[in-house]
Amino acid sequence: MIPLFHDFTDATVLVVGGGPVGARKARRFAREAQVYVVSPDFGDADFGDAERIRAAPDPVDVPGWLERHDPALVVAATDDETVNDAVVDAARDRGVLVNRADRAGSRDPGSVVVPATVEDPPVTVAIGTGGTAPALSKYLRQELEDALAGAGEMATLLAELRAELKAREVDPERRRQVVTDVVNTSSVWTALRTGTTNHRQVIDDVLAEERLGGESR
Ligand SMILES: C[C@@]1(CC(=O)O)c2cc3[nH]c(cc4nc(cc5[nH]c(cc(n2)[C@H]1CCC(=O)O)[C@@](C)(CC(=O)O)[C@@H]5CCC(=O)O)C(CC(=O)O)=C4CCC(=O)O)c(CCC(=O)O)c3CC(=O)O
Ligand SMILES: NC(=O)C1=CN([C@@H]2O[C@H](COP(=O)(O)OP(=O)(O)OC[C@H]3O[C@@H](n4cnc5c(N)ncnc54)[C@H](O)[C@@H]3O)[C@@H](O)[C@H]2O)C=CC1
Repeated sequence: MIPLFHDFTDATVLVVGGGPVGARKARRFAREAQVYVVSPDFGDADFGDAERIRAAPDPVDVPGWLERHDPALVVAATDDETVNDAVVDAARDRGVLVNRADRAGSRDPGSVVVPATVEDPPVTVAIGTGGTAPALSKYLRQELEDALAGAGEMATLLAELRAELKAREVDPERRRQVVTDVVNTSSVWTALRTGTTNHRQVIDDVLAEERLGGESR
């Protein structure tokens, strides 16, 4: 499987099945997409900003649901294999992405798997086991959570530093060296993690060292 980061802004995601798994996927996608969850019951799970639609489509009804909602991705999360099969078939017919929650190991070609993720925005680390061992994905996610501390601030720092070096017409080779040196400096990581400095201060220090201080912002 090839990992990709997909922007779901303004996209629709249809989740079929409103149990705990459907709810988890709905919450995840509703952070970015317009999410509809179709299910005869919803329990007391948290569906985030997803919209719930009370219905229990039979397999033959499934293509109509995709037709009406025109999703970019559909999640098959019912406990009825025939319905999940129909969701996969309908998604394939329409050429839309499909995530099947009730199957690991034997994936359908073209399917997508939802990874475990560690986030420190704008940084995201996604962990997958090729669909084979989700409990391991969850374990590794927990292990990696501390390792990522400060990465979000570092990303902001490097992006701004790169833009400022460009604006000052520093040649690409030097620019690359400066950015690479900063990301490899452990004292910068420690300072960002402990909050003793912020990304702006580091940029100003680097520009001063490069004798590039002054206002070009
Ligand atoms: C293929 C996949 C399809 C998909 O859903 O995309 C899939 C399928 C299945 N999961 C099952 C079980 C569990 N899943 C979890 C947890 C997560 N499962 C997630 C993803 C995926 N699960 C995809 C593969 C990802 C990969 O490549 O590793 C995570 C990472 C993301 C998310 O779902 O948001 C999320 C962790 C989020 C986090 O915490 O960070 C736990 C742990 C727990 O609940 O504590 C258990 C119980 C322990 C166990 O059984 O392993 C079962 C068996 C059901 C049964 O009992 O029959 C199936 C179906 C089957 O195996 O047939
Ligand atoms: N991907 C994952 O992380 C995991 C996947 N699973 C698998 O995913 C499936 C769903 O898991 P849970 O949410 O725990 O199951 P669940 O049984 O609690 O929920 C299934 C939901 O689907 C609904 N449903 C049934 N027929 C439907 C239809 N025709 N149309 C729409 N909704 C319908 C049910 O009313 C129920 O709300 C399970 O069958 C299991 O195999 C289970 C645990 C974790």
